[in-house]
Amino acid sequence: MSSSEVTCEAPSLKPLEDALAELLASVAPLDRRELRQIHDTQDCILAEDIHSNIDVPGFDNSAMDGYALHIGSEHAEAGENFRLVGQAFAGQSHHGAVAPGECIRIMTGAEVPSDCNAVVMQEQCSVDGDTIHVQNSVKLGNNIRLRGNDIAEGDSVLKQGQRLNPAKLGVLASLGIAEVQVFKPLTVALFASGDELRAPDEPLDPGCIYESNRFVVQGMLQRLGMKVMNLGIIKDDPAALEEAFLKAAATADAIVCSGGVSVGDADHTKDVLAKVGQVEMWKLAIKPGKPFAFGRVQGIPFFGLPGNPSSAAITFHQLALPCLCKLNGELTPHSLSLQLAAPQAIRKRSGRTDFQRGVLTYDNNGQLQLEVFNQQSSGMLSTLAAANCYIKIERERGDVTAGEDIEVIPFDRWMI
Ligand SMILES: Nc1nc2c(c(=O)[nH]1)N[C@H]1C(S)=C(S)[C@@H](COP(=O)(O)OP(=O)(O)OC[C@H]3O[C@@H](n4cnc5c(N)ncnc54)[C@H](O)[C@@H]3O)O[C@H]1N2
Ligand code: MOO
Repeated sequence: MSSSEVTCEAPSLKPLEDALAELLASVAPLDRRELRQIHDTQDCILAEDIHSNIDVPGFDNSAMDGYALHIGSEHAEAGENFRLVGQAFAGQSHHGAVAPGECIRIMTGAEVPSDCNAVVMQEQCSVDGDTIHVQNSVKLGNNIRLRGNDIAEGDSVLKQGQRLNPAKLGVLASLGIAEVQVFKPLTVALFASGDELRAPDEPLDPGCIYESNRFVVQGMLQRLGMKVMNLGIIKDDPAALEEAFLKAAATADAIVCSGGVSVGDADHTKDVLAKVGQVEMWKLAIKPGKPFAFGRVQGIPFFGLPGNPSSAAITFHQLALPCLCKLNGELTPHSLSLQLAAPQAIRKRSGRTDFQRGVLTYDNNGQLQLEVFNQQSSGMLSTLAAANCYIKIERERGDVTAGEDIEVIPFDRWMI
């Protein structure tokens, strides 16, 4: 094997955009659906398009507590009087005619009688027995919420692939839809490899560290609503890794492993992947996370995250997560991105797209203020935990001077 094949040097690194496009193209939604009661679908991915079978609101109704008027002309004049002939409450409509110059007492949400053409709020009226005196002029249509003005029958309301959130659940309920088709959540097998790794409740032997990558990745998977099959810590032993890979592939829809994807003598992940499956991608122009690997084990997508804690978290977030969402049937959401002036000089070597960590806040004058951490080591997790945004710096760019434009990407809710 030539030296260029065994190192992670820049010329052989795949640009991040190409890698992500290839990864997304190589996974197809699993398309496993289930019918669920909407109260049990928070954060589920909708597996059908939703059209409305009804108008919302279903009838013209009052936006105010007050009086529904039958104005006999273009508008009611300030000081005009109307004779009170009935009342309407939400759920209890008024039946009977309302002639020009007449009105009914009406509450917010009550049906506006077809004879009435405006509602005036009670604060703008004075009452004298059954005579209602309007203090200001009243326009036709005033304070009437028209049938179907929120959602009309036949409207396309929600799309397959959207993630259900509280407002979307409310919309479904407002349409009288009690159950919907959603995609069954993915099961993702997760493990960390490394002889030095210890669980947080284990004694720390000399030269060992507490394992953290599974907790970071599991946290994001849980927030995504996916099921995690946690296979624990696997030794740097090809046979143990092979067993874990095959066990994962037999049950899970995708496999995520951290560690052992670089070129060290104990880095077996990629060789084992090649033995029991295929390596389809390795070494990307991303910092941190260069030795990221992707492949398949018995057809199941395999994401090999670099072991360094920030590398594992960021490659999972930037590369594995979009693919898992696609497998899960979710439409790719757009992430927010801001162009800001660099607040300080930022060190950057050309050749990889950097995802530096920082904090975006407001200063005392309400202006956005960015802090880019000085420490950007991929071995550090504390700075990622303190951050709320990435500073994404393009592959070809070198050092950034203060004041130059940079891209700032606030963390989405999977990362923060
Ligand atoms: N000669 C070279 N060495 C390295 C290169 C290279 O190109 N040539 N690349 C470096 C880069 S960049 C990265 S990133 C790392 C990735 O290496 P591995 O994926 O093989 O990861 P490990 O060697 O297993 O571990 C790296 C580091 O992270 C710690 N670690 C591992 N797993 C966990 C975990 N689950 N929780 C917490 N910490 C973990 C591990 O102890 C090591 O310190 O390779 C560089 N080397
Ligand atoms: O690609 Mo590594 O994550 O820089 O240490």
